[in-house]
Amino acid sequence: MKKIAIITSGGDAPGLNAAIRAVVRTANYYNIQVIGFKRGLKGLIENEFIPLDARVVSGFLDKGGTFLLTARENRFYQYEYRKIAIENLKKHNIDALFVIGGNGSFQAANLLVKEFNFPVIGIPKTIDNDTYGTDYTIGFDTCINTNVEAIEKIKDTTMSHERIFIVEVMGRKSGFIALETGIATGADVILIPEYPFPLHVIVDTIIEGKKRGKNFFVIILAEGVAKAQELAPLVERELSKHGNFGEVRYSVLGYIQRGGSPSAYDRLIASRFGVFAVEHYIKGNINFMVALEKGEILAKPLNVSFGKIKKPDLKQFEVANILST
Ligand SMILES: Nc1ncnc2c1ncn2[C@@H]1O[C@H](COP(=O)(O)OP(=O)(O)OP(=O)(O)O)[C@@H](O)[C@H]1O
Ligand SMILES: O=P(O)(O)OC[C@H]1O[C@](O)(CO)[C@@H](O)[C@@H]1O
Ligand SMILES: [Mg+2]
Repeated sequence: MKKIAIITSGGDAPGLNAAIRAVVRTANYYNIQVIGFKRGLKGLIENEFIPLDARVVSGFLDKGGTFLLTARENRFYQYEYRKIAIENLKKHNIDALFVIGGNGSFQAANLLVKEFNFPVIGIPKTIDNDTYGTDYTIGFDTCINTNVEAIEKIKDTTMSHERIFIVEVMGRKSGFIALETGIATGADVILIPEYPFPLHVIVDTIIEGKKRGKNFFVIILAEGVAKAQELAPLVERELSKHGNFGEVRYSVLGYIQRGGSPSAYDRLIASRFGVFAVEHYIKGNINFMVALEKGEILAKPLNVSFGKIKKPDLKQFEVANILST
């Protein structure tokens, strides 16, 4: 009987439980044993695990977070700790490790293959949607829906008071969240780390917009560009040189973006990714990542994600610009 291990690693994302459930139930269906290591890579180093079967994962499909827990683990940057992780996997007679992770976790997964030739399967998740090699990562859709709901409320008050409002969303290194949230809420300005632009462009956009009859503005700011708390007074000061634009207010959406029950789309993708991952493994494949490409679920060599960064398509900016006129 084959035996696999599963972890969730990096920031949590809605749909992780649905993905674990799908892997565990598919494995059980094909008579494969599963154990889950707790707190991602940390659990691999510390040998903290729980046996998993179809019943243990019951009732999790709609739950946010990850019942296996997750963590960021600095020790994994060191070879000696990666070796300990592999020794623990071998102690349990694990045939393959399933990593449900983002771009960072995939770097770690790649190292386990490169350095120890240990079989690894990657299932992409992260609200950032920045994992290279796949169009989509589990959790992104729920995050965008959460943001849209919050920003619609912010827009009501912004419009009523004819204000300028900055909304800071997540994305320390990545702008997918800001870009798609911005398009979906009709933002006037979208600021992302991959394509930053200077303060005067924000100010000019507002001045020009006002001339065209706009009386309120929403700016979506990815956290990786600047802190809303610091940007708001800067924009306010610059605008005050051009007339009476009033105060610039801000909100930081923060961790609500990572929590909550997964959307129907995230439940579906997590379920399909999980089933696909196990079935593809059973066919004799290892060291692959599951990917969504042009609407199709497929497998790619895990190393396509090694050292690569996925960037948003600049055309999305054009869409945002055209529609915010
Ligand atoms: N280059 C690397 N070498 C070894 N381990 C790494 C590397 N990059 C990341 N890791 C490991 O993977 C963990 C998770 O990475 P990271 O914090 O970037 O999250 P992620 O998987 O990208 O998910 P998310 O972006 O959703 O938070 C890190 O804490 C570290 O243990
Ligand atoms: O504060 P934490 O938990 O380290 O997470 C923050 C990071 O996680 C992410 O939300 C992705 O999970 C990034 O956008 C952000 O940079
Ligand atoms: Mg990441």
